[in-house]
Amino acid sequence: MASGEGDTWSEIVASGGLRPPHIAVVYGRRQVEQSSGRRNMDVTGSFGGQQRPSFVPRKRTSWNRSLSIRGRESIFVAPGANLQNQQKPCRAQKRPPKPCNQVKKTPSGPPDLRKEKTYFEEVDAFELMEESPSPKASWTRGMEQNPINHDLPAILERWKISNIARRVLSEPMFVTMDLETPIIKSSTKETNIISSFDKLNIKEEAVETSIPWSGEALTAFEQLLMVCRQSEPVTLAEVFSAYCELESIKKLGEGTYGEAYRAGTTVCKVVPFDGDLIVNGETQKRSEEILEEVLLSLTLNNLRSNRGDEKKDSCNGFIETKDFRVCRGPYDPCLISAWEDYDAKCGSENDHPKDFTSEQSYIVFVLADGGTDLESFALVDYNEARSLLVQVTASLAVAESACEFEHRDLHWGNILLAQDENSDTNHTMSFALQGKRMLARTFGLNVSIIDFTLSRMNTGTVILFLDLSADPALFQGKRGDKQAETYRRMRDITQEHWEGSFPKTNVVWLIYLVDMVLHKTKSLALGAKVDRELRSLKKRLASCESARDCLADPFFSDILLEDAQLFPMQQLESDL
Ligand SMILES: Nc1ncnc2c1ncn2[C@@H]1O[C@H](COP(=O)(O)OP(=O)(O)OP(=O)(O)O)[C@@H](O)[C@H]1O
Repeated sequence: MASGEGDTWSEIVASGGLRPPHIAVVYGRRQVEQSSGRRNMDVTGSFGGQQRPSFVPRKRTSWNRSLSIRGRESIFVAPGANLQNQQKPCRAQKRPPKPCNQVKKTPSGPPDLRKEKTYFEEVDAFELMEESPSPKASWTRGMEQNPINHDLPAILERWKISNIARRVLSEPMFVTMDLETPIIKSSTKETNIISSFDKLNIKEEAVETSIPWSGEALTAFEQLLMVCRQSEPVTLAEVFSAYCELESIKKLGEGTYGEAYRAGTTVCKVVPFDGDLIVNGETQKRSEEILEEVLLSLTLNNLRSNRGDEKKDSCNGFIETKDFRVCRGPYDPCLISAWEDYDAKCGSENDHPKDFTSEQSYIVFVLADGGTDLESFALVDYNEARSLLVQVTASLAVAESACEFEHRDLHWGNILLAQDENSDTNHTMSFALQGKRMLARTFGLNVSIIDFTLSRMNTGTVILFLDLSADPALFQGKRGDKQAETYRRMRDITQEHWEGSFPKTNVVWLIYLVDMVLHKTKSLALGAKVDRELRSLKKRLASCESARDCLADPFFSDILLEDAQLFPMQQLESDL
């Protein structure tokens, strides 16, 4: 740990980062699957010449490959709950009273059935699609030019209805439906589910009849197909051939779960799921987990905007997910060849993909190409360092404001950088924060945040989060290691109530990022003044409560401008 860092942390604690537990929403906790036990923790990796821990499976040495926590959780959001200030449910909370098996009508008249209607229409449409699947030939090259518009509210509603229906169906004896009060599902297990029901707008008939209603609980796999507008899985070759000649595919990088390939101008991340084969020392993700990652990506996609958009909160700092496809079959020979080329050049830490059978399912995330990760990227001057810091801070601030987003794993492998090739542009990043349009100077550097595996967000319908306490090794990294210390700081801030909203977790990753910038610019010999500026920024950030607070720091004042100040853009160009 750098000298003075302990003091900084004391300041964070003193500034109120540690908040007492308190109940704000009703919630459902799903029991987290215990770690498979297959992971053999190696705590002897090295970092910047120092020893640093790694919590990754046996053969892993990179922090980029860190986590294998299983069992993403979710909380259904109660209508009217104030989630902005939501904190922790009290663990010692008493189990709710046993519900009576009755359904009441709301006194305020019949429920609004519009969402329900949309839901059933979509299911009908899906069934129709199954009966007459679209011809495969209709899916052709050129997809990259036309990112798909997904109907996020409908997808979330469908997911919520199916999820609740599945839970209800699994233990119907313990369920009460009451349109005035939350559904209370109580069982002898620790998986008490308490969810609000009035947002579901159950059909009038259902109000009068007893539950469970049957047949409407779509599986996560079926929902994935629906999100992808597919009636059945396709082959990997069919997906890739929409973006490039198969022979031109190049592998770009790898994670514990995914292999990233360049396909034309896009990056396709292939993640096997639902299979029994152990991959890279891990059990494969289940379709439920994949679906929730898809929901996270879509919610962040929704923040994207073009100039002229009227969104209250918008930014383009999170990697764009252009599409998702569900695939099935053995790994394609062209992908195997790209995988082997990468292995020969870079040495893969992953298992050779030859063992996947014809029954193996995959999800392909079709992503924009974000460039090179910060770990491997050489910052050339102080302006690039400032550009990196302002873009990450602004993106986190916007997502915090829009959906209580916390990244929770923003190490330097999860920040991608690309040089803006277009010399005609103004080299600015436009964003809107709580209705205020702003521009940040980028100095030609485009930053994209990736990997939302550990992220927490409130979509308005559901809170998505991972219970990081399920992986104690995450917090057992070497003392003084910046990344390991940051996980522990998050644990102190959240007091292990990972479902709660703690925007301060974004602050500690920003402090980590300043440390990384200090580390990376050391060799540039930028001078004592720059070093002092960065160190005092770090100190000031310690007293911030959110990324939004951080963005108000004077460090950013001369690279941040209110949009109105800058029009016409020619003015900005002359300033630059
Ligand atoms: N959009 C992208 N543009 C460029 N490179 C990318 C992109 N997405 C992923 N990569 C590359 O692929 C690697 C693996 O991606 P990612 O970290 O998302 O995989 P993962 O399996 O989810 O990782 P983890 O092991 O952290 O779970 C990244 O480190 C990066 O090098």
